[in-house]
Amino acid sequence: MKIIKLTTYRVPPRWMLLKIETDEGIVGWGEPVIEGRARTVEAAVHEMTPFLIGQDPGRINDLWQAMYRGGFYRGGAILMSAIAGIDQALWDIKGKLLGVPVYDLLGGRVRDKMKMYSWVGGDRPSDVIAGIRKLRAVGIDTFKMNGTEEMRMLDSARAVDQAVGRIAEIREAFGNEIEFGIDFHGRVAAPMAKVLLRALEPYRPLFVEEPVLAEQAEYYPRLAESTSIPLAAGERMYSRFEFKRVLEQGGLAILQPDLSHAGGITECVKIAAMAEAYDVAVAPHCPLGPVALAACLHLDFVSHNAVLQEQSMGIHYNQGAELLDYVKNKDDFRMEGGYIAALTKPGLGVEVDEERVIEASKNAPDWRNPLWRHEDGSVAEW
Ligand SMILES: O=C(O)[C@H](O)[C@@H](O)[C@@H](O)[C@H](O)CO
Ligand SMILES: [Mg+2]
Repeated sequence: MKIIKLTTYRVPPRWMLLKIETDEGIVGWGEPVIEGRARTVEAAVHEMTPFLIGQDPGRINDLWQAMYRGGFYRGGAILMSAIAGIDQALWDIKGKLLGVPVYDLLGGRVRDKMKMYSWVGGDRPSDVIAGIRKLRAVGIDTFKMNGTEEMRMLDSARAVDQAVGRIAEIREAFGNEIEFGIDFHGRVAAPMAKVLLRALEPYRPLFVEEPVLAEQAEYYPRLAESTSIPLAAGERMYSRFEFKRVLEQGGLAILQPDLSHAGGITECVKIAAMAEAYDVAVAPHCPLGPVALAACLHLDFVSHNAVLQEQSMGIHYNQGAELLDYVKNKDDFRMEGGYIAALTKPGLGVEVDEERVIEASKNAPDWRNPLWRHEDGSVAEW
């Protein structure tokens, strides 16, 4: 079998889908994208295309190594997202060829269903209580929200009280009937991270995510010493070689690799295995589309230390398209009682509605994250 064509489709809300065609008619789908840099990742995918045309799609490991090591300059958000989407599509092809779901190619399922969570509140945490109430009505009991609005490097007791007050209200309203993670989203600088973590202790969040920016990873062990709250990060780390450092230094209780940013299934399964050796959990990051979620689920179903799966149903980013809008087999994404079932069809298990994708790609937005500024006019982390 040989790869004969790669086609990329940028589509609303901010995703990109990749179709890889073979000379035997089997087609694989991937989701190579970095939110806000879709065109850059698209260029990276097309730069890799001349190498991929004519290759055997079944040699996933070799193609991965060649795409990664074949470039003198390697790693990083763009290149690893391009490799990620190509890798996902190659696993999709192999599973379809052999007639089995990807998790069966990786040794079979370790669980029957996967715990998932939903976002509540928007860019600035708002109406969180109402959002939780609405989702609890459909059986969701685990949530995530942004922890703060703009947070200055050294901020006020008032700003801390506002952030903590929102969390106190949640515990007040729901007690321990629900669980929630708090995403600091990299908005909190090191001087404020310890202050906020300490103030949040009494409300026992399930985890705090990106307590500081990924480029401040050396703070993870120090912050972990100051709190009992499990710390999580990973959406802005892109390979085993980045994750090994945070595992070595300690501090993170949960790794959150993104299957569309960190080299795909091939790389993230290795990251999950590394984490298990350190008794660190994995909770794949996935604010993206259905192919990215499917790739996450195949990792979840073969990883003992997979604990939670993010999915983007109802997320504040999904303006213009919802999680399953481009999928024919919507019923295969069975979410019930806060769990999501395995996708059992061959390959990734996603039947992409290509007609719908082509139509939507005709007016794909160039989504960008907002540029925030503090009151004094300086740039604020979004
Ligand atoms: O946890 C999450 O989902 C992420 O922090 C998410 O908010 C960002 O990755 C966003 O997609 C970037 O554009
Ligand atoms: Mg996050």
